[in-house]
Amino acid sequence: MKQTAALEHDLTPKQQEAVDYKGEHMLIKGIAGSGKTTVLLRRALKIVTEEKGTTVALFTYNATLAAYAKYLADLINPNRVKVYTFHSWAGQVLRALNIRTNTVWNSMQDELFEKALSKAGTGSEHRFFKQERFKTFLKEEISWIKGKNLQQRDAYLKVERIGRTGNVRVTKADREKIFDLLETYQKFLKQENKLDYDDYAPRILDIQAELPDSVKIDHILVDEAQDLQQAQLQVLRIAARKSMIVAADKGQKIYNTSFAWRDIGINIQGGRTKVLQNTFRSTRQIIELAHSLQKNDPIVKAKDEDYIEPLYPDVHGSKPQVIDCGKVQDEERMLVQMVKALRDRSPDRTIGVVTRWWKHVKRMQNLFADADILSEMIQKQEGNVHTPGVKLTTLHSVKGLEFDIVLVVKVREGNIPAVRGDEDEDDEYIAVERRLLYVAMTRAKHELYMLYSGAPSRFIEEMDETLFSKVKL
Ligand SMILES: Nc1ncnc2c1ncn2[C@@H]1O[C@H](COP(=O)(O)OP(=O)(O)OP(=O)(O)O)[C@@H](O)[C@H]1O
Repeated sequence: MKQTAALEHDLTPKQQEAVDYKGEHMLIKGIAGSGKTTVLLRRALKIVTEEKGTTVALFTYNATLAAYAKYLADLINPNRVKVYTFHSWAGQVLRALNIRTNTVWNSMQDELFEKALSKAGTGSEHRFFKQERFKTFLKEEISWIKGKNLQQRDAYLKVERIGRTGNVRVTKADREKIFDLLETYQKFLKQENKLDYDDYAPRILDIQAELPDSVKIDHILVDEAQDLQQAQLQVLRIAARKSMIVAADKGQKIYNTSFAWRDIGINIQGGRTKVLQNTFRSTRQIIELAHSLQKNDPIVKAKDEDYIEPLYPDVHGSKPQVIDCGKVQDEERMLVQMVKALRDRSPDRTIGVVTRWWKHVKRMQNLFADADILSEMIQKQEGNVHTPGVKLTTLHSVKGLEFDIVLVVKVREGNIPAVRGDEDEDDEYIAVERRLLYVAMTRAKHELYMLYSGAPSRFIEEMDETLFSKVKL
């Protein structure tokens, strides 16, 4: 019965209002654990119950969250509520339109990018082509341009680069060079008969007037919309026949996207925006600590209109712990001991172990296996978040999920924030790294532990130290 809890508990009046809303567009803004996914699923349930023959789809931002939501959606009605990531659906659309979907893998994309950099930079003394440290910036800029569907040079030269206010100053002449690079990269992709993932939405927008009715969906629900690109949301808006409802939390934004709702063509003025401020997932102690970290986020400091202040929950639990393990080997030993003890104490609970990189996840899985601890990796369709036991995943993949107990490991400098390697550690980069930790912390329902060895993450230093217990091995 535990699994169906999300579909059965009473809703607050605010949540119920969002479920019952009758209009074409709605934005649900809410903090971590405020019930955004729950409201979307309940709305799906209501639609399939009340409207015979209509189609409903929930879009989540990655495959891991899609698997999590599909599990819940199948409890509603496996045939009526579809769950997609943008790319899983857009790939089907492109194939239905006979548009190639041979997509480059990371390594090939890097290779083509390097080739384009060298070709576009031939004979140029421009710093972008001469200095290694701009590579990550240039890749992100190209992804941003495609995400905004800026296909014409002129449009890019004129656009306000919202969300791209990093340390790299970009003049008009610099933009010309960036666009040269983009065009060269696109030419190389075409020669290989490939596209990259950022091309899916612009390709569909190219033929939007001819989008066949067969690929459209009556009601589209979008979760974690803050991390979708503008072009992707525009495509979904066009594909929605009757309604498009989006849920978003800017405080959890971990990707390089920027858009205004009006650019997407959805009207969220006045009563079309519902705000959820109560949080149901975690104890007060967890939310207070996570919020003390979040207070350092530039969007909080700037009083961004899309930021929602949490209301602390009444449910209390133990104080989160921050454990200084000394050396790396000691951290791993401590982790194994703790996970074993927690599992033996609470065999019916989900225990999420979250770390930065997949290589760490794999290493931990081996350590657990050596200690006879059964663990599951949560990645895309792999693993089940809803069943008790030890689950391993990364800071990026944990978004949208939840566990009874969470251990965030290797919370040290160099790891979170990760070293970027191109000296461009601007405020936005650090803000995203901070949000990754905030997201991981707010996955915990009852207990939260953070472990580190070596120098603690600067984010631990940012938290209010009265809100966690310090443990030193
Ligand atoms: N009204 C409610 N009463 C009790 N529990 C609730 C209520 N609303 C939501 N929950 C529970 O709170 C938890 C968080 O809900 P949900 O995942 O929908 O939040 P969310 O806003 O999507 O979170 P996030 O943005 O952090 O992923 C879930 O376990 C859900 O079942």
